[in-house]
Amino acid sequence: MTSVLQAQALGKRYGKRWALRECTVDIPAGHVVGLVGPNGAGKTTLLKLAGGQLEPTTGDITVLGGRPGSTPAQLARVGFVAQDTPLYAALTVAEHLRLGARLNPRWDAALARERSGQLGLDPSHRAGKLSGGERAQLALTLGLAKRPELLIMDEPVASLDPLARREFLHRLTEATAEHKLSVVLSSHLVSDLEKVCDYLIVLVDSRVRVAGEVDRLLATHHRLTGSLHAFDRFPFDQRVISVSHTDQQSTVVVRTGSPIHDPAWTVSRLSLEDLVLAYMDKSTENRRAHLEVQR
Ligand SMILES: Nc1ncnc2c1ncn2[C@@H]1O[C@H](COP(=O)(O)OP(=O)(O)OP(=O)(O)O)[C@@H](O)[C@H]1O
Repeated sequence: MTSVLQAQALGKRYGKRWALRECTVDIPAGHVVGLVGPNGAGKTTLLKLAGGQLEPTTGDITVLGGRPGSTPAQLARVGFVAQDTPLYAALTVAEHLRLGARLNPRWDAALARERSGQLGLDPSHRAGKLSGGERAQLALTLGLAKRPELLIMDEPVASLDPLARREFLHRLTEATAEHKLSVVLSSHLVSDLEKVCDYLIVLVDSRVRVAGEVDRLLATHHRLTGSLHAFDRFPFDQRVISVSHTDQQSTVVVRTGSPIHDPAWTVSRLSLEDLVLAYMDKSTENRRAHLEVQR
């Protein structure tokens, strides 16, 4: 299976502070990848390293088998839609499409015209006068018409209302199926990612906490609910991701490939949002350590 993005012990440091650390991932081609994590986790840094806008401090990264941004041919294979959909406010929709055609050797003018027509974007409208949703759609159109093999988008739906988000994600799903391209997009809106992504990367504190196909991740993570008493006899062979307690009961999220048959615990499935939150829950670190000590 070919990889769209391979990182090996990848790191980026600004002064003394690591924005991304020891990042090792291997993303197979043909996926829509959701990159999630709290503010400042390193998502934009990873995407910029993949887009060739940043150089790594440590480690290696290859995108579609080449060094990001190293040659014009490599640049042409990767589309990058940066945060806040940067467009030229003074340029019209038509001028953006003409600029795209001039800058991109694989430019698909028919696709650009057709998509902007379907979206009802007036060619004479200046980008600065478009709504947030229209700007995001224009940026997506420019990204798709470049005909990349990989499209990278940094929080493309952040400024959109729920309806515009749904429309944007719908169009993105259509386009990825039609053009068979791989996509990596970051977002804080996990419920949105759940609709379009089939691969997930969770970054926390500049490190990858988990990465993999969504179906597989959901099949191997479980929520166990039991009494506080049951928690004292927790099955220690489980890989614990998060722990929380109320006065009455304990809830533990575990990762395991084996079935759990312990009458002391009720086992339930997780949503993608539950899974992401379990990995982001820093308060669990101490409790996990507590379990390790008891082991
Ligand atoms: N140019 C820079 N100079 C110094 N520090 C930086 C720079 N860019 C990013 N950082 C720091 O690196 C860390 C990771 O930033 P990054 O923008 O990658 O996070 P993020 O996960 O995309 O955050 P958000 O969800 O808020 O957009 C943060 O602590 C940030 O302050």
